[in-house]
Amino acid sequence: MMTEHVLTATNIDKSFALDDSSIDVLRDISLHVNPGEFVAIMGKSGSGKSTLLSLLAGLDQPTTGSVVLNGEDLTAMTEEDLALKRQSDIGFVFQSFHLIPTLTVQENVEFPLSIARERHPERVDRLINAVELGHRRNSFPHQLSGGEKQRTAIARALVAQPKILFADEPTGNLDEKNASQVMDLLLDLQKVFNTALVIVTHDPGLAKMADRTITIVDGRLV
Ligand SMILES: Nc1ncnc2c1ncn2[C@@H]1O[C@H](COP(=O)(O)OP(=O)(O)OP(=O)(O)O)[C@@H](O)[C@H]1O
Repeated sequence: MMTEHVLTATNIDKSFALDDSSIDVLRDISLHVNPGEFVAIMGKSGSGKSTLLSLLAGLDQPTTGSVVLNGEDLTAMTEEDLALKRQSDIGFVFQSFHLIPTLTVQENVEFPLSIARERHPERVDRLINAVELGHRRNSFPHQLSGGEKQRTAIARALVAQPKILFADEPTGNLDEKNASQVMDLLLDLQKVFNTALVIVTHDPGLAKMADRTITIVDGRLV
């Protein structure tokens, strides 16, 4: 039986315009991610990891090439459709958390559902408890530690039950203890929900836990 990939990127190039020249950041990248698979993206600073992750997650568009997620070509979608898709089918966790400061933990977790005009109170509860923030559900982001913020962001990223979760250095702003708690949690939830996980990391220890590691050198896969 042929397995359907959750994500397929084909011949991606990305350049950015700089004044009167342009800079080629990614060249001819093709890759796929299987359902439930954990893929780590590694490479030196400036090699293009974050740029690649943004393209795979539909946060930005490649200059050429295609990104197909759950059978839909993100590069052929309007910005409006893409925005909806990001709320419903794609989870994203950033190094710097990106929580909404005026919303509580619970409201942040509910946010992707509210955009889709859905309510799943039991799922929200289950996720808030899974990230061990039941006692902090009414706190605002500025009242939380870094680890608590990132745990909130993980619950939010999973609340719409996406088939794939992207994380850009999710433990980069955390101390060792919080980093390992956040990673353990992410891996537990990945298994529970059978979510594919694509993580950009500098941490070889974290990459070791991955099913597969992809390395970028100067914008190319090696
Ligand atoms: N919007 C942009 N405009 C111009 N250049 C950009 C833009 N975004 C990224 N770049 C350039 O693309 C290259 C790759 O950046 P990217 O952030 O993807 O690297 P990275 O591998 O994630 O690095 P780090 O590990 O330091 O976060 C860098 O040279 C960066 O300056």
